[in-house]
Amino acid sequence: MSLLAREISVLTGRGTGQTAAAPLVSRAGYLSQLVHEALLVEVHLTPKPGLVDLRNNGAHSDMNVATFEASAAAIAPFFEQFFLSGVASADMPATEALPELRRLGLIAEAAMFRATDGVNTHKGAIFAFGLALGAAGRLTAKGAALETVALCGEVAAIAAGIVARDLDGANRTATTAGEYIYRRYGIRGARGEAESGFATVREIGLAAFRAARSHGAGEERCLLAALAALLAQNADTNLIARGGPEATEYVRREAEAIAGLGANASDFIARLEALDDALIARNLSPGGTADLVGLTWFFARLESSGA
Ligand SMILES: CC(C)(COP(=O)(O)OP(=O)(O)OC[C@H]1O[C@@H](n2cnc3c(N)ncnc32)[C@H](O[C@H]2O[C@H](COP(=O)(O)OP(=O)(O)OP(=O)(O)O)[C@@H](O)[C@H]2O)[C@@H]1O)[C@@H](O)C(=O)NCCC(=O)NCCS
Ligand SMILES: Nc1ncnc2[nH]cnc12
Repeated sequence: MSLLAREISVLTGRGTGQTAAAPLVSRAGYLSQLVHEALLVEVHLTPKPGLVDLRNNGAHSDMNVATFEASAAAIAPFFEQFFLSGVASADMPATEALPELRRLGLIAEAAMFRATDGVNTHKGAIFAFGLALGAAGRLTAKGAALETVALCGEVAAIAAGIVARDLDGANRTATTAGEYIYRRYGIRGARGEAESGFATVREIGLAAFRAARSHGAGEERCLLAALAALLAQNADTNLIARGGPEATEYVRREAEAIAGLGANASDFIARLEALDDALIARNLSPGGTADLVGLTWFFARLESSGA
């Protein structure tokens, strides 16, 4: 029996035979590979306005595609641990699963920073996908299928109250961009997205992806359609940290027009490239929205796999 299988059967107390743990082990491996692939699909998607891709490094002087590939490889092993932690927490109330996920998340962040020489490539992605895999572990242990609505509902249950707990302490000084932006503008960022059960991913990203697919677009165009729709709607704290709320308004206006063209439009790519050049000139980068594109791809692929 593999180490992971043994760990799962010990943690869950479910049978010791390979057959008892095998489904958990295979699902843990499948999902962690899917997250790794989602991180690579996202960074390779091109053109992404202001972001690192195969066209340029966006509004970043400290990272490129190779930085993201090294970061993804460094954090990929943690996603099995997030899943396993969810399995082990299946009999606890959902919010009690968060502390162990956060402990693993901080170790994964340290691995990311070691792999990138201190550059923040995937902090938000570790948080989002860590919650998603923890939720998947909990559902799997309960024998539930990993349907998008159920999985996002479990994420919302784990993250319930996180914004108030993390950000509402009036006397605390803000130590991160997200905390400062919440205090200043009430924008909830990655925490709010998680607490909503990835509502922006489901209602904007996946909706645009499926609409483009129904019009015959290939996967890359579907993802770019999702990107345009997300840029038009997402309250991205990276954008706000660099350019204030007016930066978000500018990006939303431009992205709305591009999304309205439709992914098969002859000038769709050219308009995204023009917005890329404009955001680079303004030193604006919607890093949070990039994570939501990765999550969109992850859920779309999971739906098609029938896991
Ligand atoms: C809850 C945490 C995310 C804490 O982070 P923070 O307090 O900073 O909160 P936010 O700023 O709200 O979010 C941080 C990152 O989350 C992404 N993000 C931003 N807005 C959204 C949104 N609306 N929806 C979803 N996700 C969002 C974003 O991450 C991505 O961008 C980063 C790379 O871009 P870049 O511009 O380079 O970012 P910086 O280097 O910071 O800026 P510059 O200096 O270059 O200008 C990268 O992180 C992407 O992933 C935000 O950056 C969570 O991290 C946390 O609590 N961590 C502790 C451990 C833990 O809980 N881990 C896992 C638990 S399962
Ligand atoms: N491709 C990308 N470029 C810049 N920031 C990001 N954060 C996540 N993905 C990113």
